Amino acid sequence: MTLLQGQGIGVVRNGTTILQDVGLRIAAGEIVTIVGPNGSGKSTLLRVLIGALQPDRGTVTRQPGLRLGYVPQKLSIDATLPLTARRFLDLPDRVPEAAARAALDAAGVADVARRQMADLSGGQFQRVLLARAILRRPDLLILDEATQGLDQPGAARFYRQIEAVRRDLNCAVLMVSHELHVVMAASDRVICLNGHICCEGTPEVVSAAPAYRELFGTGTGGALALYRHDHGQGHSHDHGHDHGHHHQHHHAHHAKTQDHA
Ligand SMILES: Nc1ncnc2c1ncn2[C@@H]1O[C@H](COP(=O)(O)OP(=O)(O)OP(=O)(O)O)[C@@H](O)[C@H]1O
Repeated sequence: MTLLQGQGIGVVRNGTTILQDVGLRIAAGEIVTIVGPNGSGKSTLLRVLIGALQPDRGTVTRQPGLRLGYVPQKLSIDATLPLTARRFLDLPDRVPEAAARAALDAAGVADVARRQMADLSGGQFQRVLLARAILRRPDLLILDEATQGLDQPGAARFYRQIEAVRRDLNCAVLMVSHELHVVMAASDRVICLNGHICCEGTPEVVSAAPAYRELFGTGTGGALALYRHDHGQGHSHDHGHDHGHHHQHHHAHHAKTQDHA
């Protein structure tokens, strides 16, 4: 089932082409990551997909009634403003206590409800933003560089939380990142963007693709393997293909895991 589809998306600003003929489809339950160098149009594409920006060309189709949850890149809150994490969840609309507690719990920050937003660590803060997105019970959770400012282990933990949220809510996830090695391993499918789509597929396929290597070099392969190793501990499978959906991009990955089995 397709939740969201973009076709032939083009964006031009001040005579410069920012996005050209970008097409993508997000199916229910999958985790898709958009990677690309700085200025490659990742944020612009997300803004087009959530409907915040009208593209110059192309169309975006959302499933009727689709619920979107959005976690921004960052959000600044005045350090002098007294605002607890719990009260932050009440913005803009008050939410029932049980729902707030469940959302904080699902985001992995059950213990910060009474803490001031300004005092939270970067990782805790992003998880509160995640809790706020979860409150809407999204079909599709969209994250724009949500781990900016976190160190690599912090980012890896955050992405694992995202995988847990995906399992809990049974939602699809679309995220943007340039932390390739960390995020790619958590994804079912990776789209490599540089104004246009350079390549796409499973993390293994993309990290081996010449277009990807040209953009990012070959150094990330080892880090991907490292993360996978670490990530696999305590799990009997790689990264949760247990949500019962399959599509063509999975073939290469399945072939690979079967080789190991
Ligand atoms: N409103 C605008 N007017 C002119 N140029 C713009 C506008 N919005 C974005 N751009 C340019 O478009 C390009 C893509 O920007 P975008 O923020 O989408 O990239 P990104 O891949 O998200 O980058 P980063 O990884 O640095 O966040 C950049 O060169 C940016 O300067």
